Amino acid sequence: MNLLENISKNIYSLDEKYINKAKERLDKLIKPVGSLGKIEDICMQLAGIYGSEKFDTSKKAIIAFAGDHGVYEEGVAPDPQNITYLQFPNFAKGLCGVGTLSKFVGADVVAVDVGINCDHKLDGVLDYKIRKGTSNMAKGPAMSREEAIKCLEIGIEVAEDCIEKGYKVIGIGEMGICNTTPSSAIISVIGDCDPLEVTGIGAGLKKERVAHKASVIRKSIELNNPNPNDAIDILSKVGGFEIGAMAGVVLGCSANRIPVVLDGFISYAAALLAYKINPKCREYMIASHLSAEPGTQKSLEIINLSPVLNMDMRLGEGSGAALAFNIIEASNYTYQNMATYDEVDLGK
Ligand SMILES: Cc1cc2ncn([C@H]3O[C@H](COP(=O)(O)O)[C@@H](O)[C@H]3O)c2cc1C
Ligand SMILES: O=C(O)c1cccnc1
Repeated sequence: MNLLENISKNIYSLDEKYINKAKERLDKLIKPVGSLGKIEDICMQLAGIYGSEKFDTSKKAIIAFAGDHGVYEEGVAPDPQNITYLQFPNFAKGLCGVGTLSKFVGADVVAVDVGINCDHKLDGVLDYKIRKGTSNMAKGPAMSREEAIKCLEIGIEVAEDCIEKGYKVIGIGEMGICNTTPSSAIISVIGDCDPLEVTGIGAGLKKERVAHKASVIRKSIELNNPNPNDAIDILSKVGGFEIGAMAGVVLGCSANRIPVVLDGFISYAAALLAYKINPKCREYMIASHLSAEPGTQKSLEIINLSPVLNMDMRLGEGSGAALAFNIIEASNYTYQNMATYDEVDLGK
């Protein structure tokens, strides 16, 4: 059995006993029952994930993957492809969106190259390069089935390395010029809808080019005919290396009972792939924010997730996940430190 099969068959439901214990404590805190809303949901979820009444959420990391995309040559992205390799070193240096937000919330950024189109080693970036970008999915499969399994397994491996180092909360992020195109393709296949419904401007494509982007996705799906019930087939035909690796992190965290914080649109595509491989991994997911990209609602509805924040963000990188780390820690702190009715006299 390979690593992927082994991990995916070792994902179990959350511990009901500790979910109930957390609910009991939350209901005893000096507030109307349920009035802390999603703070309460997060605490119950964490209790069920860790199988414990007390947990430490202070050691956290964003694992971000970068890769390039052959479909870039179809004119579906507004920026030069070399921004992928120029920007990625800024992740760990704390200079870009996810870098600064992670610094601010006290999270580490683990930056991993799974397929950037460059020959040189990037500063502060782990080298797991599969190859220098996927093939153009508008002309054939983006990658082989073996490569799809490989990027999922890289995600699992990096997640398990982080978990071994003591990280208790992990978020996923990415960099890859043009990667909203394969993301929309994955969402369109799994959501069984026309690409136009789930295709947007990405990093700032001119509105009048969105129909062209959707038509490239439609053509790629028709040509490659991915099996909507086989996540590895979808990933190999219309996916991307960084998207597969992010899905691997979702599976790796779930099998190791660690919460995994989704970021924006590209992370939804990764989460959908992981969900297709084993639907139980949804119980380990926390959706950080509602991306402004169309296709967001559709993706989150399929997995049945309700995001913590709505900030009109559409950056990616892991920026929204980093921001939500603060909410997760605030939830845990409140749950552990708020007084109960037994401790404070409210005349009740
Ligand atoms: C400077 C810059 C920094 C970014 N950081 C994240 N993205 C985001 O935009 C890209 C996806 O959008 P599209 O599919 O339209 O290319 C990804 O790299 C994503 O992480 C960026 C994009 C740019 C230009
Ligand atoms: O929602 C996102 O994460 C996103 C949207 C557009 C481009 N890059 C990322």
